[in-house]
Amino acid sequence: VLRDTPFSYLDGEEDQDQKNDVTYVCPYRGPVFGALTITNFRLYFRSLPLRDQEPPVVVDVPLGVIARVEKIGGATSRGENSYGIEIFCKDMRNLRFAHKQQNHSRRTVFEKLQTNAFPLSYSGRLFAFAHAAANSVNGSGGWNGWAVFEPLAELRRLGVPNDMWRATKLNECYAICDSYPAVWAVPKAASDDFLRRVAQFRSRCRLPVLSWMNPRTQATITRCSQPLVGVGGKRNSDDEAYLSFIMEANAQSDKLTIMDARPSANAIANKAKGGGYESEDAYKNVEINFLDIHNIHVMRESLRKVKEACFPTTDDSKWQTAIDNTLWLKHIRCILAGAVRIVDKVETMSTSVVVHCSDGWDRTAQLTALSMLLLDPYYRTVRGFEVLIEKEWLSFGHKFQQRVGHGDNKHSDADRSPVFLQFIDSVWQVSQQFHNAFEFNEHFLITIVDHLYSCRFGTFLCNTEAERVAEDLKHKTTSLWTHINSSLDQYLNPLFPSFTHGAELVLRPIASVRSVRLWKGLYCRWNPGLCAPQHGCQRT
Ligand SMILES: CCCC(=O)OC[C@@H](COP(=O)(O)O[C@@H]1[C@H](O)[C@H](OP(=O)(O)O)[C@@H](O)[C@H](O)[C@H]1O)OC(=O)CCC
Repeated sequence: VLRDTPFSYLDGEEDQDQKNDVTYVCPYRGPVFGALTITNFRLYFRSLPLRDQEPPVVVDVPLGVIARVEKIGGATSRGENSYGIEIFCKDMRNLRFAHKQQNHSRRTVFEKLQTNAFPLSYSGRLFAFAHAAANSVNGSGGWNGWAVFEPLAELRRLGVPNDMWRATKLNECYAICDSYPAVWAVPKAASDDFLRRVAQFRSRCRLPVLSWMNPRTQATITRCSQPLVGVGGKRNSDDEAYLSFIMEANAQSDKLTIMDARPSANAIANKAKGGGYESEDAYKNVEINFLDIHNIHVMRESLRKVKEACFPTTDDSKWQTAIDNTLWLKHIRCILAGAVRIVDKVETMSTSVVVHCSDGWDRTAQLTALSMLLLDPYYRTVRGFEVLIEKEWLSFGHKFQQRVGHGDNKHSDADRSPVFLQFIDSVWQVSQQFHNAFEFNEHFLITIVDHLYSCRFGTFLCNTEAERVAEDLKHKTTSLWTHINSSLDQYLNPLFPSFTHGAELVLRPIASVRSVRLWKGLYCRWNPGLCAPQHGCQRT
C-alpha cells in the first residue's frame, strides 16, 4: 500500500495523519479506494490503481479551501460508504470520504482536519508563516513579490505629484483612517488639517483619495465611502469644498460625477444608520448616479446557488434555467456596466469621477480596479495587474480575511462574500471579449483565485495595510507574486502583442447579459466532462 505520498512537500509542510483504508466517493467516477494524507497544508487522496494502466484518482486540496467539515453516518450506519466525513469547500467542491466503522480512523482524520484547516480557531497559525520560515533559500531566484508595489512609484507613473495633486503621508501611522494605506494622493488645495476634517464626514473616515489619473487629460478617478448624511440630511462644508477641489483639479471639465455603486434603495436605507449619499443641492456641479450593484449578502447567496447548480453536475436541460436563477451573471453584468460608465465619463467626457458605496471597500474596489484595467493598458500586464490588486484591493482595505474567512471555522459568518472573486470573474469576462489585450492568461487568474483561499502566501492575509504591517507579512511570509513571477511563462497569453496599438488603449466591453457567460473553467473545473484538464480536473 502507498506509504510515500507522491506529491512534493512544500517548505514547512509536515504530515499530520495518514490513512490507507479510505474510500473517496467521487461524484464522477464513483467510490474509489485509496490512501488519505493530511498535512498542515493540504488534504491529499490517491486511489490505489485497480488496473495498473488506469490513471489514479487524485484529490489535492489546500486546507485553506475548506469551509466546513462534517461527520456523516454513525456507528449504526449500515449503507455502503455511509460512515465517514463530508468536506464543503470554498471553491465549489464537496468531498466525501468513507471510513470503516471499526477502527475509528475517522476520528483522527476529523480532528486533524479541524485543527489544520481552521488554525485560528485552535490558537494555531496560518500555514503561510511555517512555509516562509522553512523556505531556506529564496527559491525564486531573487524575485521578491513584496517589491512589486511601491505606492510613490505608482503615483509617479500616473504623473503625481503635479501642479494640482500631491502625495501625503498624513496617514503613515494609520491614525486618520486605519483601513486606508499610509500614502495617499490628494488635491494640492487640500491641506493635511483640511483632510482630517473631511475624513470625519465619511463612513469609517474613508475620505475621497486618488485611484487613477489620466496623464493626458488629468481627469481622475477618486474613491471613498458614503458621506455621513444620516436621516437629518447633515451637510459638511469641508466635504463639499473637497469635492470641488477634486473637480477643479481637472481643467477639462466643470462637472464632477459621483458613481454610487449601490441600488438607490440601499443608499437611502443607509441613512437610517447615519450614512446616505450626496444630495445634488448640497454638492454644486455634481451629478450622482446609482449603479445598482447589490450588497455582500446578496452576492454570497448568489454564489451559493451557482455552487448548487454546478456541483457535482447539472443535466443540460435544466442548466440555463439553473444558472439564470442564481442571478450571478446579472450581478457580473452590473459590475461590468458600472465600470464601462466610469470609463465613458473619464475617457470620453474627460470628467472626473468619484466612486463610492457604503463602506467603500467592496463594490468601490470592484469598480475602480475594473475601470482602471479598462483605461490603462499597464494594468493589463502581469506586473501591472499585481500592482492593481496590491493598490485598489489590499492597500485600500478590502477585508480579505473576513470576506474569505482565512483559518477560522465560522463558515456561516455573514461577513463572508465572494466580492474579490466577482472582480476576477469580471476580468475574465473582459478577456473573453479582448483576447489579445492581456499579457496574462486564464491560468494566471485561476491561480490567483486558488491562492486567495490556500493561505500558502501572505498576499491575501489580514484586512488592512495596517494589520499587514503589524504582522510583518513582508518578512514572515512569501508573496504570491514571488511564486508566480519566478515561473512566468505558464501565466502568459500567447496572443498578447508585444506592443499595444493605440486603438486598444481603452477597452469598452459590451456589458449586456448576452455577452456575459458563466466561467466554466473556474466554476465547473472539477467536472471532467465540462472542461479541459489543465485546471485540476484530473485531480477530482
Ligand atoms: C433600515 C436599516 C438600514 C440598514 O440596515 O442599512 C444597512 C444596509 C447595509 O448596507 P449595504 O450597502 O446594503 O451592505 C453593506 C455593503 O455590502 C458593504 O460593502 P460596500 O463596501 O460595497 O459598501 C459591506 O461592507 C457591509 O458589511 C454591508 O452591510 O442595509 C441595507 O441597506 C439593506 C437594504 C436592503
